[in-house]
Amino acid sequence: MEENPTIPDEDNNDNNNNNKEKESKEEKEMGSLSNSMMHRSSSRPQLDLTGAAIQGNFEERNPTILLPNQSDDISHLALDIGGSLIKLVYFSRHEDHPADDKRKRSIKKRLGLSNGNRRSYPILGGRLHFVKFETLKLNECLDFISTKQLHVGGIDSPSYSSRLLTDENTIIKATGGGAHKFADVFKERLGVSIDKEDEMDCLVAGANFLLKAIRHEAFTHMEGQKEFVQIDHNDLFPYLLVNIGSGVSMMKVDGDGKFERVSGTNVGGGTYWGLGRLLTNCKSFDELLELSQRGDNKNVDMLVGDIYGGLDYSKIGLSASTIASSFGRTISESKELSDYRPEDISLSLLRMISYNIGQISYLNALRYGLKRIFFGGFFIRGHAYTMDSISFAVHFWSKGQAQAMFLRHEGFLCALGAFLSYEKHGLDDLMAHQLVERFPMGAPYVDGKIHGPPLVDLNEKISWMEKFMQKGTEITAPVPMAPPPGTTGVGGFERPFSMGGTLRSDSSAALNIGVLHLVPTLDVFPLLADPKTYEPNTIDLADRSELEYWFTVLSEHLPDLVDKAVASEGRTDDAKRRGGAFARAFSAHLRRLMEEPAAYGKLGLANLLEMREECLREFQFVDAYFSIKQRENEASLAVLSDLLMELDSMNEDARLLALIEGVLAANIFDWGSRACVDLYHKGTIIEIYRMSRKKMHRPWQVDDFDAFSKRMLGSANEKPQPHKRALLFVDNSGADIVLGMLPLARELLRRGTEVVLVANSLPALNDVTAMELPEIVAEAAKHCDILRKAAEAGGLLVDAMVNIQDGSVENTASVPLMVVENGCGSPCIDFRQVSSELAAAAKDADLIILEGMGRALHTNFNAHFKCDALKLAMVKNQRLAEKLVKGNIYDCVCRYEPSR
Ligand SMILES: CC(C)(COP(=O)(O)O)[C@@H](O)C(=O)NCCC(=O)O
Ligand SMILES: [Mn+2]
Repeated sequence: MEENPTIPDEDNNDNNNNNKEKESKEEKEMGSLSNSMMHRSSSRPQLDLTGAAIQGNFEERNPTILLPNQSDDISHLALDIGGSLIKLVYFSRHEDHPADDKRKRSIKKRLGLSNGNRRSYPILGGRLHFVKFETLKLNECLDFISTKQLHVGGIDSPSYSSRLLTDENTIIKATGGGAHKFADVFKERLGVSIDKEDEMDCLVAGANFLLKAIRHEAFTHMEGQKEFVQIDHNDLFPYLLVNIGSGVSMMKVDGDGKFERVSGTNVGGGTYWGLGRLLTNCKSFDELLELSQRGDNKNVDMLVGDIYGGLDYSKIGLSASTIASSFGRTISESKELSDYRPEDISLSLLRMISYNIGQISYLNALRYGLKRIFFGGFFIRGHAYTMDSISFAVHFWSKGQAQAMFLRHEGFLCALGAFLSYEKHGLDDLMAHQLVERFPMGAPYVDGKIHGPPLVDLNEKISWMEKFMQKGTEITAPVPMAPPPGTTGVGGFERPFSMGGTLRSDSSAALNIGVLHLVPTLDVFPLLADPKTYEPNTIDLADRSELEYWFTVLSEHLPDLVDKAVASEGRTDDAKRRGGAFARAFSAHLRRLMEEPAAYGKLGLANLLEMREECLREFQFVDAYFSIKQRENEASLAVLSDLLMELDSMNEDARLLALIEGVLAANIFDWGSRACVDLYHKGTIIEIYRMSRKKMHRPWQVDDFDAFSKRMLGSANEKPQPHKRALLFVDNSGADIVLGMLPLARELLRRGTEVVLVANSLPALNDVTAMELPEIVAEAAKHCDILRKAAEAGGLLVDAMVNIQDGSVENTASVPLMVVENGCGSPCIDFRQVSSELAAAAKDADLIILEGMGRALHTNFNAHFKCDALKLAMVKNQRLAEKLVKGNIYDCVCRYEPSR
């Protein structure tokens, strides 16, 4: 029998070798960073970067940067030491620097993005980790901090090596009762002093930060259903924050650092646990909570029906099953404590306390005219029934006018607040679009819980996973619950739905807390018509049948994907082992999400597809489709000149149609679609391409071609102005880019429109990346003068890049063809979070073309833009075709929407 595997922290930042190929000579540029760092403009306190210099070898990847003038009180760790749990928030600065390749430098110059821009400086990026330990196991927590050297800035800290020895004055911020109690232990074991922060200040600061910075932080929980609420951060204040610890505090929050404790009650979590312990002999809070799940409170409570002979008291709106008096039934029965079931007692207590808190909270919200009530504190701990009970009370007393809301990071509010109290992080400036939450294996997968030492390398992580997954199925499986006997009817305080079969054990009901990646270079796409109402996902995975369908699709694709990934690395034993670990990890995520679709926040298909890519990267698969992409590029480039000749022989109407047909036909090369992969066994790339073109009959299933053609070509007596700049969101490698999108780009260039090819920052399936595109364009340019001149003008050809590097941006008459990265590593695109270079390129654009199923159908099919938008895709999945366009697999979409 395997030993019980420990649950480690995830922090294998070193594993992120996405930029393996990065040219080391470019690191030399780092030498000039000290200048740009000093000139960064910023209103907020920052790291003191003056005099920063690279330590040691310039050729090395991610060299250590010394910050000689940085005072030592920058810490990367804050704690909330409570009675039962220690919550720890820590920051790791290590960032996967996107490679600063030639294309990037050239585009930065062209779009006016300089290194002096504070957002382009990598040191500001990093990750926030949330982990917790049992307070009883303080030593594990201290070992963790010590192994990771978090108290001296972290192993990955730029200045770590210069400060290996703990400074006498090192201070870490902490809150909670244990901050006082254990201060000496911290001094003794780690040599650090604890700076105690006020708990309420921290609580409010943590809540404010999360509600402003995390898009789906808040959710409602009614009748077992979790629903995320998007809070407009400009319309957050005032709100009521109810913290249910041992006692209950109610704070009216008016702004950052502005709050007042307006009420509270001494009947709180301590009351539940204290009375519960005395009445049931439970040994822990969680045990007591667990008991309540099997209870029936009507054996203990006096119901309205008990008083009115089983009838409702309808005149005042109370049904027979409404609790008239908690524990009231016990007065009329001459029974002893031992005659009552502990389960029933626990449930009665839980309902009594939750309802009472919900009621007082609502009355206070009413008293101060507050629209929103957020609940937090250790009493809640993601427990579905507790949340339902509180929600019921708020709903009942407000007659449906008010809603209780809960927070995903509820357990970490104080620790986060303590972290934010360091003045020099400047994190409070970060906006929702600069934060990306990820769920790698390890602590983020198990709600931040850590037992045992952190993992030091990928090998350890794989071993842990091999053990954990055996155990993990037990941990993540839902706990089957028999419906409680004698459920009550409709009326006031009924039995919330989560009491029934959907309830899970406490550990699996807990919301997962991922690692927050702080990416200051992300922006909201400026051409979104309305960023506030924008929803990237087309299909709602809250629909159970959709979730099950896509779960099956992704699960069935997994063996093939593992095979491609392992093959991409020469089928070495190491690659095979990583492939196995990847498959286990991704299946574990899928299983978890099937059980609890909201476990990682609001879930859409785009998230699942991106998670798959992230999971590959987590196990160091840099580019699983690399050789397939190369092979298809070469085959397509070989026939490009024939295609261009054929196109050039047509008149402009026929040519535009042939070009759009070409894009749609070539979109068939999609290694993510099962049906397409089956097709590839039946012919060569060119044969399949020809077959696909032949089938391109109009009308397509969605066909706005005539409107697009009119905008492009006008009519006999009216010639329209060409678009100024078009952003082409390209999709797959091979025929898709070479025979589809490049010829379309060429047409736009020929008509005087600047073209920006927008491609992925990181690989995803067989999608072409921004790193790969310049070479493909250079090859294509050998067959075509228009492309060559435009690529030169856009700084894409090697010679032209050299010129740009020299500072002499060429003054050629041609309209430029450029390449920008989109900031994503997924087959889909979420326009709320794109690269700053794309956002800059979008400023002058008046046409966007979205290509492919991921970017134009799974996401953005219903998105509106401020400029003209053309969405082109072949639907390579039968179910999606039926659902979205009432058609069949291989049908095509050409959706044109003029600017709004
Ligand atoms: C992952 C994809 C969105 C990529 O499609 P693309 O954007 O390349 O057109 C697509 O392959 C997909 O939805 N695949 C799963 C469906 C299936 O296998 O039928
Ligand atoms: Mn694709």
